[in-house]
Amino acid sequence: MRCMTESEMYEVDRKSAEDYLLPTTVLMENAGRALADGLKSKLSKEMRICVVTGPGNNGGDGYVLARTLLNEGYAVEVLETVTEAEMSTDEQLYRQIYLKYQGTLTKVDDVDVAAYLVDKDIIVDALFGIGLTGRVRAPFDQWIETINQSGKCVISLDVPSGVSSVAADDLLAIRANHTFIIEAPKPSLFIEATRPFYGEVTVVSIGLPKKELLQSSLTVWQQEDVKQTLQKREPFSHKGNYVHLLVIGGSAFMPGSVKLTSTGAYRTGAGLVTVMTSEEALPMLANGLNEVMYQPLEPEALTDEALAKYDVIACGMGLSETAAGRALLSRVLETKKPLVIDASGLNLLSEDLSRLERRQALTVLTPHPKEMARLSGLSVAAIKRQPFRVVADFAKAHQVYLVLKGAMTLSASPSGEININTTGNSGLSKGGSGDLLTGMVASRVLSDDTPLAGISNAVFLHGLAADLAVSDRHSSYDLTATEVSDYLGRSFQAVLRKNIQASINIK
Ligand SMILES: NC(=O)C1=CN([C@@H]2O[C@H](COP(=O)(O)OP(=O)(O)OC[C@H]3O[C@@H](n4cnc5c(N)ncnc54)[C@H](OP(=O)(O)O)[C@@H]3O)[C@@H](O)[C@H]2O)[C@H](O)CC1
Ligand SMILES: [K+]
Repeated sequence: MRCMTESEMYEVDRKSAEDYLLPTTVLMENAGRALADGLKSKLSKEMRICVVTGPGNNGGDGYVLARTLLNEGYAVEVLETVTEAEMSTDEQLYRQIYLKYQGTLTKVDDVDVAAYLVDKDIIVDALFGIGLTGRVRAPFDQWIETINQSGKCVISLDVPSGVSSVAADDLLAIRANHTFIIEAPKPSLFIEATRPFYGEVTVVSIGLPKKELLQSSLTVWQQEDVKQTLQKREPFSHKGNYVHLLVIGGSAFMPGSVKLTSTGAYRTGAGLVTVMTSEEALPMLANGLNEVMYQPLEPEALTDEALAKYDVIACGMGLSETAAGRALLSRVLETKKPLVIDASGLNLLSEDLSRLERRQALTVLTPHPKEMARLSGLSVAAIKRQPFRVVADFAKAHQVYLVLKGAMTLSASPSGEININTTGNSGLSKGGSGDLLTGMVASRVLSDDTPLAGISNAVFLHGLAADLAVSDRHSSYDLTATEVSDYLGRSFQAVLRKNIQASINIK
């Protein structure tokens, strides 16, 4: 499923009107009806429904929805917040049609809005859609506050009014119980500050040309995408047909990190895993990791000749941030091997990013927001406010694949394409989760249809394993990364055998 920015959506609208000759009024009729159809699952004929309309086409959708429900015998009325002259042209038309169907209209200026809402069961928010810019201005702000304070069930059309393309610091928006989204979710659905305003979500189609929707560079990565892009394992294959991963990291006080990375790699399909780690860490690792081979941690051993047998390197987990660690990362960056960098490796890399420009092979960076802050020089707050832009800009500027980890992990390609992940839960907010993921990413990045697909598959399966663990015998409190790795088998089974996600799975 695609995710679309507001400007991309307007571009599809323009094309469907100009190139496909679809009148904008037809789209609004389709939108209002599709939204009404979606909403009906929440309604009964006994409920009193109030549609609050604003000045733009979102309000127009509201009039179509109100008329559709009225015509089917629902108790619906409209509360309008602007005069007819202040409405968009299409909205004016659908207001008139609503009146022809003998719909009831109330103007905000004629009532005490809080008192008017008291006997309503459902409030439909058709105040603003994707056309809102900046913070909601007066006098609309007071009605948003009144609706939020009403305690009623609030359903938003397309987006919760007030959630604009750029998340403002002092955001004022409708807190919806449920949002019916038109055609494709907008980035604000996946941003920490704006996600809570949406409530539950349902995506409805209004007949926009699919070909145009597919032009978006943002994709919500789902089960069908994993199924389609995951490399098949052939019956006559041998370990040499799958990646040989070299894991570099671990230290006396952090031996478990590379253990998790190696397990993640094997459990995600790698053919061979070799760990290069400090001698102090070795005894702790060898005990319990039967499938792994070992090498001492020495930069001089990283010659192109010695590395020829490896397909990909994962570096940085549990690596000590000392002169030795620094020298090691520098050497690894100079190699011509595909490389995944995580944890301490990212901190050491932040000291001099120009080394990325000199790389001659694929590079994947897997930062959490704090590591991203070090890499980009931006604050964590700035990254969280606009993660899509930050991720795309950085990936393009440094020509890397970038995985910004979080509740909605974003994976970006060097061309700025972004895949959004919706699996996973707060049980992953623990030490070790990232180490496990790095091994999984390294195992898939060269194996699936494209590097971005491989990375996104790893992120999806990692989150799904945590979801399955929590729905089985764990909770997000007790879950550990080792247990997540134990559920990777179930995660693959679920993806390969069942349809686990009919629509987007958003916490
Ligand atoms: N393809 C589709 O997705 C379709 C979606 N539809 C629906 O249309 C809306 C988008 O409609 P649009 O008219 O472009 O925008 P809005 O309804 O969100 O509102 C625009 C009005 O809001 C005013 N505005 C803007 N910012 C503010 C603010 N901060 N405070 C107060 N008022 C604001 C703006 O006035 P300006 O003077 O600023 O221009 C406009 O009056 C989409 O979300 C869907 O619901 C179509 O129905 C079908 C196709
Ligand atoms: K809305």
